[in-house]
Amino acid sequence: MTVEYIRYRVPGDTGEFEQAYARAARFLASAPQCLDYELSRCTDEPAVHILRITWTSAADHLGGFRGGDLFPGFLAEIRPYIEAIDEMRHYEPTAVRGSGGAVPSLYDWAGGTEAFERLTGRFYELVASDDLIGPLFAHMDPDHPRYVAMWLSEVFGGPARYTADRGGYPHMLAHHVGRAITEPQRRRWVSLLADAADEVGLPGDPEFRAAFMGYIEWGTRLAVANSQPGATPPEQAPTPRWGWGVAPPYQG
Ligand code: HEM
Repeated sequence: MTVEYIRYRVPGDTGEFEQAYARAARFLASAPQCLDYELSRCTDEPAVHILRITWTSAADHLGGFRGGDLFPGFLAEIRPYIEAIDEMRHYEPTAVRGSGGAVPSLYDWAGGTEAFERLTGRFYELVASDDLIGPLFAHMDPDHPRYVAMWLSEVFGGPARYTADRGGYPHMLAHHVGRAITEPQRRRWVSLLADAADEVGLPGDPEFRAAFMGYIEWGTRLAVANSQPGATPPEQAPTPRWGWGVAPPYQG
């Protein structure tokens, strides 16, 4: 992945420039080499604009897009502004990135560790009396609900305690490998967790629940795949971090 920044100092009518880019953007939207793009106008100096385009790679940009069918149409729209370019370069993203405090984590939104412990406490009560998946957990550690709450807390943006104190992803994985979890068992697991979420009063707003259940759907499908005989899941991986996705928190 590479990020291209193009900085313009547009003489004259910047409205026309932005309209030209709105038309040119449809070529970026169709380009398989383009991950996303964004044109920003400088608030201090409105003639200055920065276009950011994330490409799958510099080679894909220079060879694939520039050498491909879409480039002539793109260039035709923005050709009048080539002279207005101050800088046009590729940048490599670094590890310094993240989201700021303006967006609460799913962990905070849910109510923190205490909320996840309430959830898993009730969940494993429901599991224990379930004929389909209860037997799988017949010999579980009494602290199992707390460990799964630690895992979920970390995944949803809370402290990384499962990784620090409990062995992280490899330890979680080892508990699933070889168990040959079936699809009906997975469905029951999901369904009982959703019941527990309602019973213990986890936030029920559409945005939270969509993100929460999105992870649960993803995680349980991986658990099934990784538990099959002969499966070869990665032995090392970071604990996943799950965010809000396309529906950010609704704050009124
Ligand atoms: C999002 C989905 C899932 C998550 C986040 C999850 C999480 C975990 C974690 C963190 C552990 C290890 C706890 C520890 O450190 O001791 C564990 C163990 C286990 N999981 Fe899952 N799991 C998921 C799905 C499933 C499913 C679908 C099943 C089966 C229907 C399942 C069955 C088990 C079993 C049987 C154990 C071992 C219990 C024992 O100690 O005896 N898991 N799970």
